[in-house]
Amino acid sequence: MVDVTQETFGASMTQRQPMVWDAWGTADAAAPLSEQVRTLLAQVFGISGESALRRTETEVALVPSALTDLDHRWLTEAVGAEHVSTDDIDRLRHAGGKSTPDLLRRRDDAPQNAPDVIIRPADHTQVLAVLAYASANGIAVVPFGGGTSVVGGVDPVRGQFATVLALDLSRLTSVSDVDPVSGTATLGAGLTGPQAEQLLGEHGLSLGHFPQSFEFATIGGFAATRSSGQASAGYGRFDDMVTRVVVATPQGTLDLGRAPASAAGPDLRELFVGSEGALGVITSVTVRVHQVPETTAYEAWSFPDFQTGADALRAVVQAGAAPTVLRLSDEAETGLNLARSADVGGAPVQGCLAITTFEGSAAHVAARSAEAFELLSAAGGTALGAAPAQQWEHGRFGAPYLRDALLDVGVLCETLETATSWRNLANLKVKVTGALMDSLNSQGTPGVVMCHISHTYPTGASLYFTVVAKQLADPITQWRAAKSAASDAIVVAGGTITHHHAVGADHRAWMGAEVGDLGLRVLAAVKRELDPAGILNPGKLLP
Ligand SMILES: Cc1cc2nc3c(=O)[nH]c(=O)nc-3n(C[C@H](O)[C@H](O)[C@H](O)COP(=O)(O)OP(=O)(O)OC[C@H]3O[C@@H](n4cnc5c(N)ncnc54)[C@H](O)[C@@H]3O)c2cc1C
Repeated sequence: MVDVTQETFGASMTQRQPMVWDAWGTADAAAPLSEQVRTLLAQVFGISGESALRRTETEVALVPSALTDLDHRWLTEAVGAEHVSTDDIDRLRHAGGKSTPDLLRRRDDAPQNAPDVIIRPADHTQVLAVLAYASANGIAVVPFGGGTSVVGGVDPVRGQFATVLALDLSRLTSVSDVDPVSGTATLGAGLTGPQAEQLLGEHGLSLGHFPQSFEFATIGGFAATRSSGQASAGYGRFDDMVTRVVVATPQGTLDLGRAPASAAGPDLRELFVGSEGALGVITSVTVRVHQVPETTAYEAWSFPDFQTGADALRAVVQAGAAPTVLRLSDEAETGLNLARSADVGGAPVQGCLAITTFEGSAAHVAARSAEAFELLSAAGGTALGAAPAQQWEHGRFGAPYLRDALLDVGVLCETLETATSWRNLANLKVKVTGALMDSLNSQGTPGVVMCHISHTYPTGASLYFTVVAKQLADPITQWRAAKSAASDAIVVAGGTITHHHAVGADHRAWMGAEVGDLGLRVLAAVKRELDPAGILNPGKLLP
């Protein structure tokens, strides 16, 4: 077993890049729209195609910090003056997540809501101390990982409290107990996806968790939201990878998960996977890791229609042919080349595009890809070769930049997701698409609704929708109406209110439909026990 501490890696670890305050990612990676796409958008949505001017960080007014001198002094002593910040730019960068309403809200002229102070604790002990102080002194605490939430999970909601602090976990970057024999490693909650892969890579290991937000989201955030990455068909969701969590709460520490499996009652570890900062702060996560794959095989497929493609994916998953990536775009998404963001607006593509990749040893990859090839061919697929799948992989982190460019020219663009059984998949897709279309039509802004199967299981799959329409003068209200209609439709059609984006503030109203009144009361009772003052992430997860 190799035990590696944070200090060992301090110098070599990839530095975390702060994201632009009002958009996705970093400014140098922004992707303005081509002339061709602008023209297309102007034709379809009747917009001018001109980009709106955006404000710089220093031009934005913030609601003043409500932090008292007394609290400031205590926090400074607890974590060190350089790790307590009331700087306006820092506050602005912690003012919310990265959903489309978040980004639109930042364009508002009114003073922006922001946390009163940012605290960057060094370790679990400091997190515990801050939580105990906040609980005793009535300060709301918003655990902040990468800030990539798309459900309002890091909104600086103060609830009944005068002060709200953002607990930025970016200094929790330790790696320890790297154990290639058991295939596990313990990762600090603040490590981003690339940092974790880099540090594990130094041991020839990989986590294999690649959500689209991979570059900026963190290990703690993945666990707290039950994240699901693009290679989930091969490596599972993040919750499948968690073997142990260490959690700080206002009432003390929980260290959960001591064996690969256990019959010692209900699995309390599961309480914190998906707890969204409302029950405690995850300070480290022990995860299942695997050897860096020896080889990757790629194959893209075309299916005549979505149902044929969905049936084909189901055949592959249920046979256990185990691709690493397995996804299927519907006709609308395929037609717009959305699966390959670099080609958006290019020549339309017919049918439904599916992507498969296979990672592992050469022999294992060969066996699984051959089996999947037979199954997908037999189910009506036409093999397109490796290139489209490699292009998808190459551009897979690019789509969020496209959203920013669309918002700039007055086009609303947002996504939502759900999951259901294979039997109910087509019904759910029709109902959600219909609800979105009806809402946008009734607002006078007919939209384009695209969908793909993003994650597959033997018993069902997730559906990921992308919606594009002309923005109204109040695009947040416009989107909230469409999203609300879609959420109602999801519940009625038997889907889950969220497959991997989590509940946050945005899905709270549908949690009762998801777990029932008794389920809500059980969660509230657990929260009361761990967080009696109710300081942890008010207004999130629980109604
Ligand atoms: C462009 C884009 C693409 C995305 N793609 C995907 C995707 O492919 N798959 C997917 O699953 N999600 C995706 N997301 C959603 C988001 O990235 C995930 O929910 C991610 O897991 C959040 O991680 P984070 O570190 O950014 O957490 P944050 O956004 O900082 O926090 C999310 C929630 O977790 C809580 N939290 C954070 N850290 C901790 C901690 N250590 N302890 C306790 N609570 C904590 C916060 O309080 C908040 O409630 C995407 C988001 C965007 C903007």
